[in-house]
Amino acid sequence: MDKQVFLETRNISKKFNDVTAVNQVSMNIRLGEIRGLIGENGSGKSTISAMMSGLLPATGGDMRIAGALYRPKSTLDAREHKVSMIVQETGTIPELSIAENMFLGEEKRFVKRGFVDHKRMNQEAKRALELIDLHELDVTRPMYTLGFEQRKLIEIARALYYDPTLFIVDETTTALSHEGRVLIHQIMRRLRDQNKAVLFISHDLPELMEVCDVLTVMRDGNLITTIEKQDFNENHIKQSMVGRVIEGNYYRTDYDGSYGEQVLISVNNVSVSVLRDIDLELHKGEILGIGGLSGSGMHELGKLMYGGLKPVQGEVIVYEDREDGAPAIPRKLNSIKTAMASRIGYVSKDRDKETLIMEASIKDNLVLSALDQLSRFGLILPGREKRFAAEQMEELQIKASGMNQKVGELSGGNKQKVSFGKWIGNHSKILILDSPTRGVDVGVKTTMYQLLYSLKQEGYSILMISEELPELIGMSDRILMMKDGRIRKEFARSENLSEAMLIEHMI
Ligand SMILES: Nc1ncnc2c1ncn2[C@@H]1O[C@H](COP(=O)(O)OP(=O)(O)OP(=O)(O)O)[C@@H](O)[C@H]1O
Repeated sequence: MDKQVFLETRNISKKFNDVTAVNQVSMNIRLGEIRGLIGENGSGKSTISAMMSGLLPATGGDMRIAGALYRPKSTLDAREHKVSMIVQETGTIPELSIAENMFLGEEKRFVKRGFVDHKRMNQEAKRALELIDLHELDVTRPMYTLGFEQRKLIEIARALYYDPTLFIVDETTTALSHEGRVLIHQIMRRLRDQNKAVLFISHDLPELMEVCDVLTVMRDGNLITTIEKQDFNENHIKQSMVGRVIEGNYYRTDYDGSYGEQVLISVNNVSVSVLRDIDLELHKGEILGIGGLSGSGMHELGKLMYGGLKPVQGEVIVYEDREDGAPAIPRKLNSIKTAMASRIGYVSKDRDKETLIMEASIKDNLVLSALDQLSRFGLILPGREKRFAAEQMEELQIKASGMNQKVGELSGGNKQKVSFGKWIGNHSKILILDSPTRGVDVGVKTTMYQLLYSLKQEGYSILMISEELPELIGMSDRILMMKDGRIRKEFARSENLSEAMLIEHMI
């Protein structure tokens, strides 16, 4: 039996000045179906879902729900038409409580004699969280006290609370840990089984192929093809995405796993936040992979090694590598200032809040960490600045209207490239990279991996924190698996290393 169409787009388009982000796309989103949307960074996936969910108005074409014209003026309006979306990065206000965030713009539902009835609001928020099995969380806690993953879960609960008929998930799973992903897959399947519709945007092709019933591929704002589950074929889908044949393996191919003897950072018996008795050494020319579940302390370890957490017990020492061969100078690493002075670069998992300045241009974001290289006697040389930004944009294939475009206007994957390029280009000798390839499409991932490998060969030291086990296995000289704030197991680079072997020490 043919499935019923819920939302239909007819030649829908979106232009931002001269950029056509979405070009005359017609698609039917059907009930009882999980629809996947895939395409390279900047291909228009977020823009089309933003039009469906009332975040952006279309500049051409139209949309219909159950046959009637649908032109949502806001996300609230979309919600009233039973369309809800979870966006790539968290859209919450840090100072407000969980409950207040959950009902932002909807406070009138709780007004009693002219005042917001917070007690009732809190009860409803609690009920919403219980829908996704979050029973323990205190809904009066301010949002800033929550970690990235928890904030994401709150958004999921908020979207589901309104009982959407179309639930749109934009690149959320890359922000989630393994458990978070399992949870959201369950939610999507449950909705499909209740004859609702799901639109799922992701760069993880195996994940899309597993979860979705049908997959639509976009390229440069155009709809290229729509494929039903029985016809899924990984190579064919990749080719439709990029418009050319792409090679399978993008990790390094050697199993050497050797690195320099010189230690550049030494973490000695450190406890702080969730971290317990951490001992590790990062060597010159080493890619050290860190794996675990999101609550394992892996992200805190990244912060610690960038001076963002002050040890309560133990110490972190950074050894300044001297080009002239003289003995390295040890320094206690207990502030971001020391980290920067010691030429340590850090890509945070929380890119939009901790790494980038949304209102500033691509150029300014890229050059920020490289200012001393680009200046002379304290003066910034504009020519050098431009050349530097242009080089970074080309190397990482940053898709934008130019280097003066605001970072806030870029697609998610292109933002990630800027946050990566910012440190890679400034010759930081030590790179602390937390989930560096998050939300980046296959083509650019290959470039990033090649870049990391050549940096290693040039003697750079890289700490790569990742929730993607194939990436850890594919790129690291050594892997440390973390669980409950402690390092549980060390693996050397080997051809025989499997995901199952790592998982055993993370769960
Ligand atoms: N507010 C804006 N102003 C100008 N250009 C924009 C704006 N928002 C998006 N764009 C441009 O529209 C194009 C499509 O972006 P979109 O975010 O839809 O891509 P995407 O497929 O979701 O990419 P990603 O996989 O990186 O998330 C990009 O070239 C982007 O730079």
